[in-house]
Amino acid sequence: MADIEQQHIEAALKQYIDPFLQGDLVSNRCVKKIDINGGQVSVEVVLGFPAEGYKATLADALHALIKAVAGVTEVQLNISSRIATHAVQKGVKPLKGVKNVIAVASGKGGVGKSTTAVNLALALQAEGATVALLDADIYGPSQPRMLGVPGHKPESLDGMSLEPVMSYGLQSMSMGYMVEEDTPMIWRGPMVTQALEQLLRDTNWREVDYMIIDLPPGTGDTQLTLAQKIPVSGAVIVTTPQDIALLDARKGLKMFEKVNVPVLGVIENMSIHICSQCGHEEPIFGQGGGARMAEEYKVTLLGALPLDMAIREHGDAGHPTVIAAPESRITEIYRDIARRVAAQLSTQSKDYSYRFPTIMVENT
Ligand SMILES: Nc1ncnc2c1ncn2[C@@H]1O[C@H](COP(=O)(O)OP(=O)(O)OP(=O)(O)O)[C@@H](O)[C@H]1O
Repeated sequence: MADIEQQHIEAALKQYIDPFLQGDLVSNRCVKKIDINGGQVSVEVVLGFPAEGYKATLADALHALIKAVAGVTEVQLNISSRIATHAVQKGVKPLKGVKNVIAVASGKGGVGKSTTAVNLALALQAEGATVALLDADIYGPSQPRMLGVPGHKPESLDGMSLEPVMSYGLQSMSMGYMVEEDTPMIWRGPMVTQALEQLLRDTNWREVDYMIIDLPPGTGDTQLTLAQKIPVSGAVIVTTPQDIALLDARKGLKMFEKVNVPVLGVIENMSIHICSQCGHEEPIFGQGGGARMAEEYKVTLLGALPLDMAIREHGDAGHPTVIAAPESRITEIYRDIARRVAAQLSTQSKDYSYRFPTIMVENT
């Protein structure tokens, strides 16, 4: 029998189209090593995104494909994740202790941006990443309540910098920790961005793979300045299927285009209502809006969440769905979205700056 060659194994692996990368693992440089020893084949796969909830499915699929190659008697697979640091806007300094920042934005208020942001952060963590959440929704910081730590005050160990507030394993910071909940905050444009930048840079973030930023709703000057000044590697836009919300969401896409931040995709929230009594599905706010927008603007539809009372109840009670109902269908959707967000980011250009030593040129 002819010997098994590397290219036979590569061809077999290429047949598997990863649903999160939307491409095969060989072309996406996730296959790091192929060892062939007689009929024994061992393959090392390193994904650029966290995938605790997906590794077993992936292993089964790859195993079957390799096993089908003529001459293969034994397959050994080693699948792991390594999260790289990705490039941010030119001229913006990356954050200490944070590999990647992902901004979550919406064209208008009330579409469920904050709820989606916290569940996305917790879902990335469930997939195996170290995650932080910055609540930049300065007009209505809701993350302290959703994380179950309202009224909590961040500690300072040195009187200069702040320790992130820990909740469910997430590192978080919010203007909501600094002021009383019922204190009206009257912010003017430059004050907002300055205060937020300071909060962001003065916090001791610890080995964070992904920081999720819950931006204020809308696409005005404040949002534009934040998108310009905060070092962001990618953005996610939350929308409801209503046409008007979609029009606003398109403005969000344009805003990130303007500041050269790649849009990783769109999340459609409240996309369908499932009747808790009879299970009937009803598209209350219209159908397929997110998919239409994704197609028109050539961005990925990252996923769609139903309008479900449990999502609101869990958030209000201070334990978001990913924590309150980890085995539920909704958590599965959030984790699926989290993997897709991280996988889309992994295909963006990396930040190689840390690899190069500073070169000093001495004039003699
Ligand atoms: N998929 C969903 N199903 C049911 N309720 C939801 C869903 N998503 C969000 N909600 C609820 O909708 C309300 C608004 O959500 P949220 O505060 O996350 O929106 P937002 O876009 O961040 O709003 P704002 O613009 O005020 O910051 C909340 O009560 C939340 O619990």
